[in-house]
Amino acid sequence: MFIGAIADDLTGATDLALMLAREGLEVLQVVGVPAPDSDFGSAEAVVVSLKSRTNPAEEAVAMSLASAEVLLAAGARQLFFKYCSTFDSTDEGNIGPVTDALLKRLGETRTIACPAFPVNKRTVYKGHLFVGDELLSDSPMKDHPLNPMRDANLVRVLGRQAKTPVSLIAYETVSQGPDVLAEALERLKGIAIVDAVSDADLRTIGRAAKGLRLITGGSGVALGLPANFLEAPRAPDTEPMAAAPGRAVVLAGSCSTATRRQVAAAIAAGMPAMRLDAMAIAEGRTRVEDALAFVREHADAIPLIYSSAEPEAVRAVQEQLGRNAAGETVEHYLAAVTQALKDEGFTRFLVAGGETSGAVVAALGVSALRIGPEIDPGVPWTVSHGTDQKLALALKSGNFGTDDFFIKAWDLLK
Ligand SMILES: Nc1ncnc2c1ncn2[C@@H]1O[C@H](COP(=O)(O)OP(=O)(O)OP(=O)(O)O)[C@@H](O)[C@H]1O
Ligand SMILES: O=C(O)[C@@H](O)C(=O)CO
Repeated sequence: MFIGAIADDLTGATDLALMLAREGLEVLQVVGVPAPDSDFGSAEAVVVSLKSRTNPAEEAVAMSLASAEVLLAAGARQLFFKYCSTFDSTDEGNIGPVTDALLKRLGETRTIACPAFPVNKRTVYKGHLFVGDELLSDSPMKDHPLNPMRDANLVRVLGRQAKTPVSLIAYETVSQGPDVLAEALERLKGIAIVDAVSDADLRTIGRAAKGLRLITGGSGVALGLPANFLEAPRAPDTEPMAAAPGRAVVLAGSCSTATRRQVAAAIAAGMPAMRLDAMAIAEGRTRVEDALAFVREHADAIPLIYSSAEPEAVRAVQEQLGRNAAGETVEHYLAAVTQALKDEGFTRFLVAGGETSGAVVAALGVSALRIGPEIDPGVPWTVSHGTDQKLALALKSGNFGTDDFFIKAWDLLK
């Protein structure tokens, strides 16, 4: 195995798995910490999907270290710790502690931290993370339901989380190419936030990072890694994916601006939609049977079930229930609906939101995923393993995808 990756959420893992597959590697995405004696077959990259992003740091460290052990035992030559391209975490967050722990496990003193993903408008310049034209701290991420991001200076943000010293390798160095950057990495002590504003920068970083045992970042920084292991470039499979017959559904638990736009576009296009009210779920006024009745009522269509709401509405619910309990209420409900839909014969699930996808995939009992065609950057169709029937799953990161995502995704299934 060339690359063994640990991702802190499910959609992030799928995003990374797609990136590695597009660059030619045979990739297997596994769900949860793999068993110690796992056989990954012929996979050249294995991406472990955890649900650790919002867990207390010590839990995230334990899960990440356990995953690293299995990946290293299976021969991983490089470890990759994948977190969100918007650096989702709190000051008590996981990115620093997990990076510290993986460095210690590997006996290494240096790594990079680069969440840049330019195709999805995440760039890092002078150590500051931009989302589109805005600093992270001015972007809608300042209102994220679980980890509001209020500081765009990643040296500072990671510095508050990690014991390992954090410094910056700025654009002036990256722009001089892989050899100059590799020299800077040789001199590095600790973790370097590395600037990147284009795919060319990410390929430079990929080449320069060839000798690092640990890479950390978004999926973008994986762009240049497969080439370090392959003798010649390989073309990815772009054919539509065969999917089991059965009904399809869209489940949206993300409250990101992109998902809210996708919900609005789907409704405007005539998709039957059921809006969930988190308080009504918490108080037992909305039950799983209501969702079942709704999908049965729209037997000829692809129904949308969504809890996506504006920041003010989310805040109001959180004030009553607490931030995590509000999230869990919706996640548990969508997980229960998913189980019921599977029993009802649904085989195609499009899910919006990383935490939401984690809950849905757990409810379906999926143990691994094979990557299929790309719907939009960072979001492929996948096929489930471990389920009695193969299911088609599209697990969309909250902020990814064009406005018509919920409508167009189905064209890639046959
Ligand atoms: N109406 C709501 N009120 C309060 N919390 C909600 C509501 N709808 C969803 N949530 C919770 O908000 C969280 C959204 O996180 P999720 O990871 O699914 O989406 P995201 O953060 O936009 O996506 P990603 O992690 O892929 O960027 C979940 O815990 C979800 O249950
Ligand atoms: O990096 C991203 O933005 C995504 O893969 C993700 O992690 C969203 O949860």
